[in-house]
Amino acid sequence: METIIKTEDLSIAFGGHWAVSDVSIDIKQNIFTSVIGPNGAGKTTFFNLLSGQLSPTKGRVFYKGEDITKHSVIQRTRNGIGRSFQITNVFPNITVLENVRLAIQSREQVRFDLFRHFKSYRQFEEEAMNLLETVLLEEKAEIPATSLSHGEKRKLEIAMLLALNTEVLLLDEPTAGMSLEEVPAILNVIKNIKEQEDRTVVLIEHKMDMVLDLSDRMMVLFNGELLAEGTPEQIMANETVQSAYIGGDPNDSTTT
Ligand SMILES: Nc1ncnc2c1ncn2[C@@H]1O[C@H](COP(=O)(O)OP(=O)(O)OP(=O)(O)O)[C@@H](O)[C@H]1O
Repeated sequence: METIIKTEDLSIAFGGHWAVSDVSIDIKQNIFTSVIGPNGAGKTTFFNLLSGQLSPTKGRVFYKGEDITKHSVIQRTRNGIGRSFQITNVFPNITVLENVRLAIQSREQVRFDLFRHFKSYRQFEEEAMNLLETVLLEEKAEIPATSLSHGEKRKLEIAMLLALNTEVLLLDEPTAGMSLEEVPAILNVIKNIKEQEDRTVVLIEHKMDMVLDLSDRMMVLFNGELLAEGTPEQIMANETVQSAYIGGDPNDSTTT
């Protein structure tokens, strides 16, 4: 199994507080990896360090063996690390389809392939429609994004991430703020992505039943440190992990 992302002593301090501290991990290609940990454990900050939104105070990030620690977000996206858009990146007054089409066009602009064939507007639209099918949103293609429910907006976010066509997909709590009825649909969407070849998904998620259903590997952050890493079975059996979930049992899907 090839390592796709590797971190070495990855750390960042805000003021005197180490939000991520000496995290060294190998994330393997095509292996679905989840990042769990209580609120404030450093999960989103860890993602920001992988995607380039933040620069580490110390430590390094490698992508396919190359040191990308100093690379910008755009360089990392071009190389193959995509980070889910937040709902705030969705243009509310244009249609769902147009939002995805714009994400595809932005991908084409960041590519520096001199010999690429120029794609027509129609091809972009077809690709956008296919992505909306993948996220089970094709019936909403023609409505303004603002009319979507919260759960549907999260699906649109995923379609816009898929539009970047990166090998690595960093999904930060795709079910956050969703009603319970909306969760199975997003779980199906993520399962469909998992089945695609050459896609490595790294997921931050609090819903433990979903994490256990999807993950091949899990990493647990606690107070910014990597507390444990392993298969779901190993993580669930790990007593240190269980006691880190204050007052809780990580088997309980309501535990955060
Ligand atoms: N830009 C920032 N400036 C200062 N402190 C920050 C900043 N970003 C994160 N932090 C702090 O770093 C710590 C880790 O935050 P982070 O959002 O990464 O945790 P998390 O595990 O993603 O939490 P949650 O599950 O609640 O989303 C927290 O103490 C947070 O307050």
